[in-house]
Amino acid sequence: LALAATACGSDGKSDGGSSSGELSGTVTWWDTSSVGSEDKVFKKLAAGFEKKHPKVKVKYVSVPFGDAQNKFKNAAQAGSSAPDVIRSEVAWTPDFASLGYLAPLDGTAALKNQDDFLPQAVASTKYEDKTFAVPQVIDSMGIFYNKKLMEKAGVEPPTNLDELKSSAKKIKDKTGKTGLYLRGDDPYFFLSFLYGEGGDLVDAKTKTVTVDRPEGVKAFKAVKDLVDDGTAKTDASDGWENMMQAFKNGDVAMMINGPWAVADTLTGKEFTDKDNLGIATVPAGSAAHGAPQGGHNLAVYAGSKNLEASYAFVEYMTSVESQATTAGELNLLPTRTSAYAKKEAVNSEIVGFFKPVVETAVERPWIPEGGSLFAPLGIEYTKVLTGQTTPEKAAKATGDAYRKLLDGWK
Ligand SMILES: C[C@H]1O[C@H](O[C@H]2[C@H](O)[C@@H](O)[C@@H](O[C@H]3[C@H](O)[C@@H](O)[C@@H](O[C@H]4[C@H](O)[C@@H](O)[C@@H](O)O[C@@H]4CO)O[C@@H]3CO)O[C@@H]2CO)[C@H](O)[C@H](O)[C@@H]1N[C@H]1C[C@@H](CO)[C@H](O)[C@@H](O)[C@@H]1O
Repeated sequence: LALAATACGSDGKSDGGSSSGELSGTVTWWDTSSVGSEDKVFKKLAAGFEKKHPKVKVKYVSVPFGDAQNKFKNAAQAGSSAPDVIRSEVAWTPDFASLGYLAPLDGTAALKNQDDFLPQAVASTKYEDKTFAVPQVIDSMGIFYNKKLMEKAGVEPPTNLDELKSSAKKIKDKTGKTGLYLRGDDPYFFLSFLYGEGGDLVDAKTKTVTVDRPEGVKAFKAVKDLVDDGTAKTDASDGWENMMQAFKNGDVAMMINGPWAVADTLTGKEFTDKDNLGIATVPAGSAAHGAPQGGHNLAVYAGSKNLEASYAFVEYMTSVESQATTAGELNLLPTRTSAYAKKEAVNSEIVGFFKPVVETAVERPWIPEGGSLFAPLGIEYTKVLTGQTTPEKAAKATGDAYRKLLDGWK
């Protein structure tokens, strides 16, 4: 009887050993983390795995977030050049799983101490009662602000849209800068306004499209207003770069963003003193107050030729220690409850701020089509902000597109 070679170290982490002994071979890993800030830390963690398993080589491949979903689907469909492990965004995971492209992980070395994961983070890893990924980071959104600029204008972080408008006017008067950068080429940045009017994209429980209800129209009106009255500046393309430059250079006093933006933000000239960065909850709308839930899981390709080493790699990269490292070095939110007690997380003010925000973030429907809701929404959202369509038409066009996407939904 070959005794399992898996030994648990003091931290409860398995050494990834398998009953046949040493792991070996190559694990190709597609990482979508931001280049120049996040990727350095993730590469370092992967090197730690190689140290622990000298016969395993991790082939790190950086794939841009905007390309990875289709790139993986094409490779998996072709049955060639798909990676062993992919950083699968929360909405991609049910999509990939429904296509049979992910290895089920229940009972494998990839899944350790499952009940240590936040339930909200686990939700996107389940498909038809099986587990197809392990949560790596969870995130939501807040309002990032430049404390110096706000103090100069004599304003506090806005808690609602009226305060956002009035503070933007004071910021303009006192500093000449624009109050808010509102990203216009990514509809994820619209969701907190939609939730703020009491709306949502769909109601998955009743299989009803809800984006074209009056709340949706009001939300489109609210964001259009912010741009039309000069409270916010926006762009129809290159939104990420323009938003980050504007905020890092102090051209705008605020931006709505998430923890994944912190590492890059702190490289900005306005934030060499990192205490100049403040973060507050997103402004409430006329009816409610809510921010979206996002994040990333690690998943194993069903066709991997090195499942054992891939399982061990996923477990290592989502372990308490790895999550404490990314919390400490990148201010990213752990998905393991126990990681929040580690000193690296406790010492991160930003992790401390976002934890309750994530716990109250608006749940999204983790259905295979969930991610596809963003493309049609993005087209209409950008058109509203650039005056190419009306809020009413945008809401209707988005709802119609959803009913084509979601078979049989009302
Ligand atoms: C349009 C897309 O809609 C959805 O995406 C939603 C997403 O579901 C939302 O959750 C939200 O994602 C948050 C995210 O949670 C948050 O963590 C952060 O991510 C950071 C990382 O943290 C940082 O490390 C680094 O990676 O950088 C990341 C990005 O900064 O910010 C994200 C929001 O930016 O918002 C997304 C919408 O953007 C679909 O899922 C598709 O992605 C779809 N694109 C496809 C569409 C295909 C057909 O058109 C086209 O052919 C294909 O090629 C395109 O891929």
